[in-house]
Amino acid sequence: MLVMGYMSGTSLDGVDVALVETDGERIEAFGASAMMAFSPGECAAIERATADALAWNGYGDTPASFAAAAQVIEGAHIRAGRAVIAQAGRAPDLIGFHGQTLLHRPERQITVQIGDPQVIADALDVSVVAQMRQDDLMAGGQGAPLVPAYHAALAERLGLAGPVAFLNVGGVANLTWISADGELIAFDTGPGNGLIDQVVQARGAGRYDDGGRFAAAGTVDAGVLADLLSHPHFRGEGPKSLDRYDFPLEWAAARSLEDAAATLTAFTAAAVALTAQALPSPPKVWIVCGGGSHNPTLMEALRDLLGDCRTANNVGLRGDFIEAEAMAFLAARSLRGLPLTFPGTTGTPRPLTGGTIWHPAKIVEVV
Ligand SMILES: Nc1ncnc2c1ncn2[C@@H]1O[C@H](COP(=O)(O)OP(=O)(O)OP(=O)(O)O)[C@@H](O)[C@H]1O
Ligand SMILES: CC(=O)N[C@H]1[C@@H]2OC[C@@H](O2)[C@@H](O)[C@@H]1O[C@H](C)C(=O)O
Repeated sequence: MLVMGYMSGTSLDGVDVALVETDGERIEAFGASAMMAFSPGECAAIERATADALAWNGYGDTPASFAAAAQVIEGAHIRAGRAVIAQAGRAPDLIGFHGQTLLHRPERQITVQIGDPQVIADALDVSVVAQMRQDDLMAGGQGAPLVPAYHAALAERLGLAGPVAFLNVGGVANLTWISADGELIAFDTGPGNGLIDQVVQARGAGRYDDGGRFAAAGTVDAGVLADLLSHPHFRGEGPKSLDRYDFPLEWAAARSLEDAAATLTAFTAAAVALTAQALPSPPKVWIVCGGGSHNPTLMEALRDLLGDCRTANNVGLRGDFIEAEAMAFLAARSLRGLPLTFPGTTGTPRPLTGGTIWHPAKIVEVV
């Protein structure tokens, strides 16, 4: 069936939407895709809700700003969906909707994604599968990452012999390791672009380090890097899922933008290498996707530490749409009751299906 998947990530750049022809086990074909950027006003509404969510932290009444941000999210998704439906010339059979994460506190079984699936189902007249992290969280999993099941399907489609790793560098970075016989291990490695974006934005130097130019012109501060790598995330029982705000940035104020960007870029790569040591065997090849794959300085740092790293685009995938495609694939799996998460991916005690379905309201005409 034709499934439309949506993702709006932590970097708040906009909504990604992609069509996939899939039965939830195999990827039969890729369909149209689009990216709907948030306007500055929309972005500000989501940023306000994100800041309020951090202060709220899941205790007490939800902040008033959530409702306005949810409307922004719904509107942007509906616009993006209509654009792709127009491109494809037909509506999808199903939608997988992630929503905008405002807070993720798996240790307290709290994960908050805003955007009402019913509003999207009604506007596009298609059933929507959403809230795909909840069942995993309630069963004791981390509720993230969700994408590994899709990475495994991509590896199969590409005919890659394992072990192979997918590294998604979004706001946070997460990896999926796939063994030769299909075993899955996944975790958030540490920061992706989120910290770099924060520093660049704080200096009024744009939204991100375009082409990795600032980092390329800076010097890595080895002391700061060592401090960052001593964070509890890198110790103890192995990596967990992360929030982009989990690492300190106060030190950056006393550094040049270039040096701060160089240090944070090195941190992103070093965090991958460090956490990858916990894998049963090193991947033969790394497929790098997400916005970070457009940063050559980061790609070079990754190659230095990991070896064979290829961008998803270089192996014929749509690197910027993998998460959106994954939401489509997972929605199809949810519909069939197939597992979305596994002990090796989120720490759930057993393979677990998840997601809730919202059907479009039918308007009954009274004659
Ligand atoms: N040309 C580029 N040069 C450098 N960095 C880039 C470039 N294009 C995108 N990025 C980085 O990628 C980020 C967006 O990545 P992506 O869309 O994968 O994140 P996301 O999906 O919002 O995050 P997450 O996966 O954590 O939810 C930008 O904020 C920026 O840091
Ligand atoms: C709670 C949440 O929204 N987590 C995101 C975030 O962005 C990257 C990383 O942190 C990943 O764990 C996850 O998203 C992808 C889609 C996932 O669950 O696989």
